[in-house]
Amino acid sequence: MIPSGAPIVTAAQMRAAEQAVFASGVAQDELMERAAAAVAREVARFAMDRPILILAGPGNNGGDAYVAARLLHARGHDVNLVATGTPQTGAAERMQALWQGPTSSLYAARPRPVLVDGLFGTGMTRPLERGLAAVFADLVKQADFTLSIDLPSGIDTDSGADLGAPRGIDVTLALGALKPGHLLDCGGERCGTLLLADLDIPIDTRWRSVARPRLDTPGAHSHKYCRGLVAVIEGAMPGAARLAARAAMAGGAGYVVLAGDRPWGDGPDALVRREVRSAEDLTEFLGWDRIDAVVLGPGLGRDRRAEAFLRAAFAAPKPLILDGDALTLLGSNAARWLQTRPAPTWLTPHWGEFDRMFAGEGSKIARTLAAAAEARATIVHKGADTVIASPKGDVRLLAGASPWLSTAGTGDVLAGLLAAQVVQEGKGIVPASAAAWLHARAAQLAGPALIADALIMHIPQAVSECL
Ligand SMILES: NC(=O)C1=CN([C@@H]2O[C@H](COP(=O)(O)OP(=O)(O)OC[C@H]3O[C@@H](n4cnc5c(N)ncnc54)[C@H](O)[C@@H]3O)[C@@H](O)[C@H]2O)[C@@H](O)CC1
Ligand SMILES: Nc1ncnc2c1ncn2[C@@H]1O[C@H](COP(=O)(O)OP(=O)(O)O)[C@@H](O)[C@H]1O
Ligand SMILES: [K+]
Repeated sequence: MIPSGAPIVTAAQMRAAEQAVFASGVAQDELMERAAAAVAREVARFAMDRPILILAGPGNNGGDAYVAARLLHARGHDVNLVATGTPQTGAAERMQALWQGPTSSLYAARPRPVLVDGLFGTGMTRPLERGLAAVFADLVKQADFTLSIDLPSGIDTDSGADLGAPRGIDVTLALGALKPGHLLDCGGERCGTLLLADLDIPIDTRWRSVARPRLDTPGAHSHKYCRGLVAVIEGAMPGAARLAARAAMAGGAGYVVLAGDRPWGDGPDALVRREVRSAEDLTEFLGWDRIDAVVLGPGLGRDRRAEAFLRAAFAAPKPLILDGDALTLLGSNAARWLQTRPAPTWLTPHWGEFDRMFAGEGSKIARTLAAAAEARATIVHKGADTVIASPKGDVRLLAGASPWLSTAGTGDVLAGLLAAQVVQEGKGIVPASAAAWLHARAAQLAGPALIADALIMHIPQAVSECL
């Protein structure tokens, strides 16, 4: 579980926000007391009367741990503390001095039913030392319940990379804001339930976790065209385009046209077919002013005809959702081409497609943001963690979606859902975030061993939860 629509900041941004609070007259010790009070509250709630072991590292994460130990002890809890080194910050040193209870070294530590991880937080700069990682993992394994302060120790704050974090942490209490490491890469699966403590630190950021969208019920006087017309272009593998078209219908588009070789074919009767055999046909079709958005790429193929279709769709002044083969055809020319588009574009690459289109280094967020700015397109960079970035610098992160989504065709469903949101919700990151939420929720409703077709069946339920 992940706090919905919560602000996300990097380690450096969190430090800057903290400095601004200090500059406004709040002492560092006061902020640490606030953080630790939130930790103690959560630990007490889960611990009940069970013995607690608190691990305190050398930095301010350890400082929070010393204060939490003192607060829990004062409330009558049975607390033991393990110090892994000498405090390296003034605040941590002062808080250590105030802790009067039982303290041991790491290697003398005895497992206890409740474990609090205050080893490292946003200051993690390198992998956990092996011995420490092994003892830590063992203490987590033997505890009934583990809570990590701010981040699981051994997760990189900005990328979520694994720096030796154990499995089995039950709750992570993020302090002040979420960090990318809570959602990306290994972070997404190591945090357990993610909670967020408000420390009254002003946070200024354009990055947020994906939130449940607010969708509109059609008005009393709605008609099919005012609810949005989506055109999906068929190619070599018609099943993929059909999945996208059906997802657009289930996602609330008023009218969906499947354009391809055949004016008939499988699919719901409500799906309108249009014969489009050549790029010229496509250009003519896309000249229809009722069309509000176009989906191109699912099952398109990569032959000359597919390329000609891509050129025709590019030139049409219509919002365009590009997926699958269309992205592969764009390849490393993507940014150059996309800059010339006469209307907004959304791209939905998985990591392989993304890598073929965009070079660059850094975290998944940094790369997706740079690509969105360069290509002037909103990018939904899919995977176990999904990073959505707009050219303006907005980011939405989604983690914790069902791993059963890793099956063929679920990406086609996302492309269709996105088109339905584009025709109803408009521009930029808003429809992309809504589509990602609906997709993940439909997967949750579909349960284990889902197939893409089943995912579509659950979209209306997901939509109904957003009205
Ligand atoms: N930013 C905020 O708003 C607040 C932050 N607080 C706490 O402060 C934490 C950040 O504190 P720090 O910046 O001191 O960082 P940490 O406490 O995360 O750790 C930094 C220390 O650990 C060392 N270190 C890093 N990686 C190591 C490794 N693999 N092995 C051994 N040593 C390693 C560093 O050299 C440094 O001495 C936050 O995570 C949070 O818990 C709270 O006290 C108050 C509010
Ligand atoms: N392990 C996973 N956990 C959560 N979601 C996943 C996982 N693997 C894939 N997904 C999601 O499933 C979809 C797969 O899309 P894609 O790879 O394009 O498949 P296809 O092209 O076969 O439709 C994406 O929305 C992606 O985010
Ligand atoms: K921690």
